[in-house]
Amino acid sequence: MSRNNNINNYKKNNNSLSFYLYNSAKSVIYVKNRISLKKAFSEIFNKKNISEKAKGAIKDITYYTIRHLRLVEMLLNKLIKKPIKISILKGLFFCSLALLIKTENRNIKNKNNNIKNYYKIYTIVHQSVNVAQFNFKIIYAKNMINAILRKFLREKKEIFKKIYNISESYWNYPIWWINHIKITYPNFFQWKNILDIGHKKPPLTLRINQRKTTLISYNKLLKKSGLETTIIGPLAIKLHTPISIYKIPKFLNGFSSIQDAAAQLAAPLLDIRSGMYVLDACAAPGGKTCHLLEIADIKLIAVDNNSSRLNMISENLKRLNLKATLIPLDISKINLKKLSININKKTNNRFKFSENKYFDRILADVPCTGSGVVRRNPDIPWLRRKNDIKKLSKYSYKILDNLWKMLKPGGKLLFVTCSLWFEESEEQAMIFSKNHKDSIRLYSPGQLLPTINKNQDYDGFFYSLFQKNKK
Ligand SMILES: C[S@@+](CC[C@H](N)C(=O)[O-])C[C@H]1O[C@@H](n2cnc3c(N)ncnc32)[C@H](O)[C@@H]1O
Repeated sequence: MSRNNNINNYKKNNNSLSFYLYNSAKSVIYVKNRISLKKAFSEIFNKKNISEKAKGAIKDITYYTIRHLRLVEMLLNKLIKKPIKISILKGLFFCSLALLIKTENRNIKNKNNNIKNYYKIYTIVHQSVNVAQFNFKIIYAKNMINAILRKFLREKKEIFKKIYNISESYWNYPIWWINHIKITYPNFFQWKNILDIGHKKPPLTLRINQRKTTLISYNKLLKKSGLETTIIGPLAIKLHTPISIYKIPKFLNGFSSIQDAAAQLAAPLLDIRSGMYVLDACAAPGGKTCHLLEIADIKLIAVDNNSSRLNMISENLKRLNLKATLIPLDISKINLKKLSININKKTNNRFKFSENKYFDRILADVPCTGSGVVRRNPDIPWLRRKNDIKKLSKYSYKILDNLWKMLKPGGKLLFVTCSLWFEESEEQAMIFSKNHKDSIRLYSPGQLLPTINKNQDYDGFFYSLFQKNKK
């Protein structure tokens, strides 16, 4: 067969390991260039006609590699003499080494296991070489790939010994991230647990829709459908094995939504009652918006500065048969004196934020570094820089400050982040209290650390609830 035919077959056969490796390598390089995996996958999967099976495999390899990124980087450095300049080749080495480690670990743990989703060692090496075979840019490196991966297999014990006690390769986070976790949570068990959980696969947690079902009856329905579940919150059910939403009973009929158990605390904390005006200020994709609407018949305005993300709220509202007014708006920049919003198209009922001090309740789920949700987004530590913490804190403070002006006297504002950093969360809450003499800080859970045990499984979140003094 000619080389051209080979290339065409390779491009068509998007279910080969070399195809998965090539696209995983590309995704990992996105992250190395500080572009999120979400963006990477959307660009890579949009361009080509890639099967669902291939998408799943590419995601699996990519996530596994990102969770071992510093380790594979250090391994590669020990294996090569000169630095590799071509990024796709570097990405390929990262992914191939990660897959080899995955298979080796699995073999050590359970020698006789029928290995599912794991590749044989020689397949990984062979398919890695194949990636170069069919890519002009790195075809020259065919033999080198073979040699280096085999060198790794021969010398892995000695190489591991050299790098395993280095904090970065042991924990697989950037060094500033590890140090900042240790400084923020000096208790050994706390910082170790946070770093450990960041590399665990997240659970699929459902929030049941209390307008349509109850926790007990929906849990029974799930079990009857053969799903293993655990109840982990007042409305939260964890599925032991994540499945597609299309396979979750009555999901498309709005009986449940996907939402982490700690994120499910937000809506109840706001203590809403029917008839209230509620502003969900940084609302997309609408997890908390929908939860609020499931609790009471409120008039809800959901705002986000990202219009395409606002569309995600519309989809969720539609599935759950709920209604809200959606408005694209940058809360950090609004001029309250000029701002008026049409809240009822039929009656043309408008209100001006500054005049009416309108809202009974405000949810401020502000943008943050996302350090509490790393297990769901393992790229986060590699995308962020340390000074992002300060920048984002300043930005979200501006949002909080503007929102406070829109709250009725006696009204409540809930400040939420999915961060573990003190600077973004408790420190902002303290500054806010100090600068707003008309605020009272009410009880709320404060900082929740990511937790996994038998009956609890949730991400890291921060909650702080404020009430405005009645004049
Ligand atoms: C943590 S996410 C919100 C998650 C959402 N509350 C939920 O539960 O599904 C933060 C959101 O704030 C939005 N955002 C960022 N800056 C904003 C701004 N200046 N004004 C309004 N929304 C903003 C982002 O687009 C993002 O959708």
